[in-house]
Amino acid sequence: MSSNKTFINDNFLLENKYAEELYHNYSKNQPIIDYHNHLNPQFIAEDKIFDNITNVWINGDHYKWRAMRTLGINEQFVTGNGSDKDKFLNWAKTVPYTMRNPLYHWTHLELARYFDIYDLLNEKSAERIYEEASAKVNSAEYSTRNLLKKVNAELVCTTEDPIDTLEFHQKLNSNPFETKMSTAFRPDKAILISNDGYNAYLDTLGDVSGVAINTYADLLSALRKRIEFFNANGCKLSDHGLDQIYFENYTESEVSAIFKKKRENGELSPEEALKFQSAILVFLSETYHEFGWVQQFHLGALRNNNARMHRILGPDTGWDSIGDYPQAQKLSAFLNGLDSKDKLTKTIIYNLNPADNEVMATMIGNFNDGSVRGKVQFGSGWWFLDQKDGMTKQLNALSNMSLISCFVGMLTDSRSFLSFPRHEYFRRILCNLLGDEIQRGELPADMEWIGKMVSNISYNNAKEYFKF
Ligand SMILES: O=C(O)[C@@H](O)[C@H](O)[C@H](O)C(=O)CO
Repeated sequence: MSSNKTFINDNFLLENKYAEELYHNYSKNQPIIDYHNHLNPQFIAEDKIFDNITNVWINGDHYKWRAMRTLGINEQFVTGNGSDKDKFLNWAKTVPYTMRNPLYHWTHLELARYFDIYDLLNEKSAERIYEEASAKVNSAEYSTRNLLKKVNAELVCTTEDPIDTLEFHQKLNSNPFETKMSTAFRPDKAILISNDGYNAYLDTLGDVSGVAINTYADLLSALRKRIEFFNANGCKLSDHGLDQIYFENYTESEVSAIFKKKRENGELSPEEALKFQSAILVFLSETYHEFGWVQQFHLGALRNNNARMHRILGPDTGWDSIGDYPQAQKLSAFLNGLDSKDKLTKTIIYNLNPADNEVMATMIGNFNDGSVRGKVQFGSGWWFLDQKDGMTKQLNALSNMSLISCFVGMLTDSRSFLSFPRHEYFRRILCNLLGDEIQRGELPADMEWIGKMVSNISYNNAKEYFKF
């Protein structure tokens, strides 16, 4: 394939010599710590070799699916029974129409970095690129582990439910390779008591934990046992995807009665559910503190908006959007409650609504008490915000209202093993932001100091913060 680096070239997104120096000399070669993603640990443990480019690049990627649907591509060629090649050809047809969506940059960065393909992907180049990329993908050189080694991934942290057996994390630990794999404890299903299937989930949680879950105390005991199990398997992180933080007044007896009612298949009022969710969130956070874990909160998504498609395809298939929930007051009360008991562990808060950027950038300062450098973090642009504009706004809010120098940087949050150029994308945006201000005299041309800051945000801060 011709390597006409006209679009994705060495200085892509770098607009001046300072930006170029910061990226090439201080960021590019830093290893990747992808501390939050939804990668399949089985593929890593078993070093899966994918059949073709569609399997590894389109399947599971609801970012691509939304774009294809918007263009009018029939669901048959998105998640349906269309052939892998037809799905790819339809994705290739879509790509030119994704200009100014991050997919356009990511697509060409990924083709360049993994396959040395620098041609634009479109209907004309589709067939050729499908064949070339698929031939490479379906080879040992492109096995799952080699895909991670190719991008210098030092660690990937997947996301697992408390009932997960962690068999593949254990399997990998008995057969390790250059990239470490850890897990994040994601107890949303135990928190969201109003969700369909809650009691059935508790039955499974009880089976896995060996605790018959009849009372609220049983639930806490079961969750603690799973936290102990995850911790024993190297877990250092938890994660929560919530519309907002819950912090209602409650008593233990109220919560126990609410839980009993639910366990007896009673209908809970919204107020009862909120009391329960408030209580269990406090229990979980206090337990994370006891184990020295980092806790992450992904706040503000409005999920499963299309009921018809949710019934057909289930969650995380491209039918979510940004919510407009109030965040500041409950988040402040929640963090203050933990801090007041000296039980606030290292915390990363991600907002999905960019209107909350400054709320988060200032909130973290309320609880950065000097005990740990960057103890409470405002997380990188997430989901709909992990594009150039969203990342830049997050970096600006964090710079303007806190210390970008203490930021733990980017994560992919992805389900695809070809998404790691998102780290490069972030690093280029960061270096250009700083390089631009050096160029305009807003920052001194102290390349050693600013370069060190860039190296820290790209890698060192995460290395120190998570201690994987
Ligand atoms: O953690 C979440 O809930 C979201 O990141 C969710 O997994 C979403 O589907 C996603 O992958 C966004 O990048």
